[in-house]
Amino acid sequence: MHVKPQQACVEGWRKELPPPVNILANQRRCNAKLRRRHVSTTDRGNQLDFVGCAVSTLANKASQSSHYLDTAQNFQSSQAIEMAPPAKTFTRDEVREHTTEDSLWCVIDSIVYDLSEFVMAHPGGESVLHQVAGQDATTAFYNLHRQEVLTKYADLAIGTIEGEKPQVIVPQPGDLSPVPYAEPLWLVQHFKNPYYSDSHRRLQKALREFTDKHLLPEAQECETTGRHISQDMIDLMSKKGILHMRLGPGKHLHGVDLLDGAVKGEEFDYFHDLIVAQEFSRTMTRGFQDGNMAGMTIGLTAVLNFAKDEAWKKTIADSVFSGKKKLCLAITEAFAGSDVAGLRTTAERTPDGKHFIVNGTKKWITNGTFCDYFVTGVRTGKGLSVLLIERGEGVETKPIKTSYSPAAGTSYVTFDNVKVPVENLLGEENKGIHVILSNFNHERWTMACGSIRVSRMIVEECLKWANQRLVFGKRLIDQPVIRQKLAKMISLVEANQSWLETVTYQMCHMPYKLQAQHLAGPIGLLKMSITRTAHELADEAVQIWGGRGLTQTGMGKHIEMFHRTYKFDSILGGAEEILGDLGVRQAVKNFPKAML
Ligand code: HEM
Repeated sequence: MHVKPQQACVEGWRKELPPPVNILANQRRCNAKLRRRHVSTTDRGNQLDFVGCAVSTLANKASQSSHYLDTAQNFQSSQAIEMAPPAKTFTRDEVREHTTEDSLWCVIDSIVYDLSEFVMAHPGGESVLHQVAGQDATTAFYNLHRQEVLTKYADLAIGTIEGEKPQVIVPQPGDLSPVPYAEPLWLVQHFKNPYYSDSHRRLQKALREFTDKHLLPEAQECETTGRHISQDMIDLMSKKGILHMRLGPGKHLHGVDLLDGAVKGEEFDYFHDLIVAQEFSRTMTRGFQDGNMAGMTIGLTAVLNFAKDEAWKKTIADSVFSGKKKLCLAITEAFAGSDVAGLRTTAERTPDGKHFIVNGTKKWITNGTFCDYFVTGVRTGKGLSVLLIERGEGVETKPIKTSYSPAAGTSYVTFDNVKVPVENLLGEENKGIHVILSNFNHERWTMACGSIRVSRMIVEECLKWANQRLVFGKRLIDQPVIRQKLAKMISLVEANQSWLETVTYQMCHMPYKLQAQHLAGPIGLLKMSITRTAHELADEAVQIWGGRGLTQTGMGKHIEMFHRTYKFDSILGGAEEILGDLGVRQAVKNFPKAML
């Protein structure tokens, strides 16, 4: 039977790809021999690791891909290796002749694969491949693998079936997904939307391309290995104005070249900001996502808005926007999380009044392990203050192991008699709570943008899987119980995106002072609603995917990642309960005095 695989989509693939690279095929043969020898002396678990590394190594040798493909067993990027269309053609009768151990072929989506040398290294075992020898294995393949497996093992393809055209396309960088509900409605053909202009659409397109081409391969590799984001990537984002954009609208964007002119800094508003947050979340790498300058996003605004000396402010901002220095926000402590007022880190003035001496600890500081500057909440004489502390004598950071990737750089920070110039005070002494609170709305709103986009990716994954997975003789989606789950998931995501856009529209049009008064509550409730949605989705998605939803490699890897990490957003930036309470308390504040 010939099916249209759903993990990949639509038509017309592989048009602009380079010719086959012979060196790759030769390397494959050598490595396959090596693999045979190795595999026979190892257990299945080691074999899985070995296969990934061997293929990665030969991919590197053939210069098909960069350093992105080095160690990760299951790291695959549909953009990392481009495939060449096999030029040779075969008849199905010819394929049927290759059913022996020495010559084992099969057909997947009209492409002929020679699996003779791969069979012993196949992570799913040898016997399953012998069962499909000489046959069309399209249905069997897509029942068990992601499309990107074929991209990774493209060198096994030796030709196509005469007179047939592959149905599957590998999504190209920048493509919108054709899967229903996989994109927010404003990006779906025939749907109108009042909020987005041409400038938003230009930004979305440019960012999608940037993310797919540049960010995704690095994100996937870092997420798996725990490596921090590379300086090359930071430099590239700086050059493209992406670091500037991460802070949201403002003067810091004026005159900056944003993604080669896709949008003018002066016209950048909160819908542009929403697009940046949502497009970046599509890498489905929760730890890396935070490791990608999240500390700067939530911390640098305090410098821009509260530094007193313009020249000093410019020096700090320039060094961070250029990617030369990394900055993070250091507020939470073992003693105080959402309860900011409970901070215990102290800053005491020296007798000459020129410095503060800082002592204390900070916990869960995102990006802290690799940061140069710490925007730090401290206790001063009569209240809280905020200081920019530079890494130096007395400052130490230790990584904290969390349930997401060490790529986030989550750290425990100790300040031991650290001498900080008084010029590094941000805002007024003892009135630091205003500095800390000033960015909370934006921080929470950004998290809401990202979290809802990741939830949408989960809806897409579940729809595709339910459509292609065959159990009990039919597709999963043919089971009413699965359709009920999908209905709930889609509704929750769409409702939250609509609410997000309504709030974003207010942010674009409401003066900042009024925002503090009228939007803190709704943003708190919105974030709570979105993280509750993530909770429902994680639960339902694992039920739909079964064991694969709990497996870090293979088909269900995104579901597993989501289920393991969705809780971060319900804690960071204010716990769900605190934010819900804030929303209701703000409503009570605005309640009419007269009883109704
Ligand atoms: C070009 C052909 C094939 C390649 C390159 C290939 C590659 C892989 C890889 C890399 C995995 C590890 C899991 C993942 O990353 O998804 C895997 C697993 C597996 N493969 Fe294949 N495979 C091929 C064809 C087939 C066919 C035709 C069948 C079945 C008839 C099959 C059955 C399996 C099974 C049962 C697993 C284990 C799946 C699981 O643990 O959920 N494979 N294969």
